[in-house]
Amino acid sequence: MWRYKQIYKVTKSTIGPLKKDFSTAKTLNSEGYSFELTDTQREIYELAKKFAKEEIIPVAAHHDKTGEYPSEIIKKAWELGLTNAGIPEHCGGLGHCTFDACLVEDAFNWGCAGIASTCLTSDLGQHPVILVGTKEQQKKYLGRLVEEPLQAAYAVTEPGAGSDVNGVKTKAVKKGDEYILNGQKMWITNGGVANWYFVLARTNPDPKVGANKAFTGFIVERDFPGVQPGRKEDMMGQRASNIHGITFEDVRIPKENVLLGEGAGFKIAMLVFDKTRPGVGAMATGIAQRCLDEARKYATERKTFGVPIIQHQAVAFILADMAIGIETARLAWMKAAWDIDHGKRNSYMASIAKCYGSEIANKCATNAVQIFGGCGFNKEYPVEKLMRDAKILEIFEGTSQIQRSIISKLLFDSTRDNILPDVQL
Ligand SMILES: CCCCCCCC(=O)SCCNC(=O)CCNC(=O)[C@H](O)C(C)(C)COP(=O)(O)OP(=O)(O)OC[C@H]1O[C@@H](n2cnc3c(N)ncnc32)[C@H](O)[C@@H]1OP(=O)(O)O
Repeated sequence: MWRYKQIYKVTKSTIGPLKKDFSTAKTLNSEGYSFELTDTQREIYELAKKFAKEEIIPVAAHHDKTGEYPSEIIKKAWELGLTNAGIPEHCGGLGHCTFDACLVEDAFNWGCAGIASTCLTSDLGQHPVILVGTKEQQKKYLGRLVEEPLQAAYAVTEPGAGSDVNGVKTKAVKKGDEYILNGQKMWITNGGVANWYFVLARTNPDPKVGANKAFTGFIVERDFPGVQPGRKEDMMGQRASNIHGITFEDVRIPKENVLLGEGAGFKIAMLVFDKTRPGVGAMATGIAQRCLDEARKYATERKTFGVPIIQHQAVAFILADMAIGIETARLAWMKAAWDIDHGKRNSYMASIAKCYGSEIANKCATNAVQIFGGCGFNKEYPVEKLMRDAKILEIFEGTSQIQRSIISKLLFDSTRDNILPDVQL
C-alpha cells in the first residue's frame, strides 16, 4: 500500500512517477497462463480498491438517490491515473493493456457501478480512436483527455437500433471536404458531458449494401454546431451514470474526422467490443463480489433460531453458489482480456465473459437480497441498489441474447474457425 500513500496526496506532481511506473511495467506473460498478478497489477488493483472504499462508497448512496454527476470523483480518479487506461503513451497516456484496465473495472464496480460507469465508460468512446485512429487523430482527441478530465462517448445505439447495429438510421452525406450528419442517438453513456463522440452513421444509402460497407465511424465534437444532447435519462440503476440521447442536425464534420475510411464503421464498432466486453465481465465480477461481501457479513451478524444465519446450511449454500459464480466469472474476463492482449481474436471469449459475468452479477444480487430478507428490500441497506445496478449488465454492450447469438454463430460457422480458441482443453 506504500504507493497509494505516496500518490494519494492528489497533486499533479505525483502523477509523473505513477505514469512512468505503470507504463513501463510489461504485464504480458508470453510463457502462457499465470494465475498470479504481477507486482504492478497488484498495485493497480489495490489502488483502485482503496479508491473505491474511501472515495466512492461513502458517496454512492447520495449519487444513487440524486443522480448527480460525480465530477469530483472523476477528477480525483483521473489525477491518480485510474481513468483513460488504454490511451497510448505517445498521447501522454498510460497505455495499459485490457487486463489491467479490467482490474480497475472490477475494483470500481465493487464500490458503485453508477460512479464506475461515469468514470470509466469514456474508454468505450476512446477505443475506436485507439484502435484505428491516425496519429494526428489520436494526438488531438486522446491527448486532450490526458490534459484535462474530459470524457468521450460511444454513440451507436438509436431509438430503432440497439441490438441490430445494421439498423442504424443516422446518416452522413459527403459534401466537398465535409460530411453532413443528421440523426438521433439514444442511451449514450456520458452523452451529456462528453467532449467528443464516436458516431456511427450510414454513408451508403443503398439498402442492398451490407453492414460491412454501409457505415462510417466519425469523431464528432460536442461543440460542432447542430450537436444537441437531450435530457438526462432517469434510470432504474447505475443512476450516477450520465445517460442522454443526442440529436445531430446538419452537423458539418471535416473529412479528417473519418476513422479508417468510408465504409469501415461497422467493423470498427464490432472490434471495439472485443476490447470492452471483457471489461463488462469485470464490472459484473466487481458487483457480484460486493454482493457476496455484504451478504456474508450480514449472515454472520444476523441471528435466527439462536445462531447466525450463516450456520444454516440453506444460507451457507447460497453463499457458496455466489462464490462459485464469482470465481468463474473472474476467470472468464481474465481469459478474454489475456487473449486480446496477446493478439488473439477473442470475440468468442469476450461474449462468454460478458454474458456469464452479467448473469452471475444478477444471480448474486438476487441472492444477496434474499439473505438480507426484509432488509434487502429496504433502501437503508446496500443490496437493493446492487440488484438495480446489476440489471443493465445483461442489456448494454449487447444483450445476453446477442452474446449467445455471437457465440453460437462462431460455434456453427466453420468459416469463422479462426475466432475459436486454438487450444481446446
Ligand atoms: C461499458 C459500460 C457502459 C457501457 C455503455 C453501454 C454502451 C452500449 O451498450 S454500446 C451499444 C451496444 N450494442 C451492441 O452491443 C450491439 C449488439 N449487436 C452486435 O454486436 C451486432 O449487431 C451483431 C453481432 C448482432 C451483428 O450481427 P449481424 O448484423 O448479423 O452481423 P454479422 O454478420 O455477424 O457481421 C457483419 C460483418 O461484421 C464482421 N464482424 C462481426 N463481429 C466482428 C468483430 N468482433 N470483429 C471484426 N469484425 C466483425 C463480420 O465478420 C461480418 O463481416 P463479413 O461480412 O466480412 O463477414
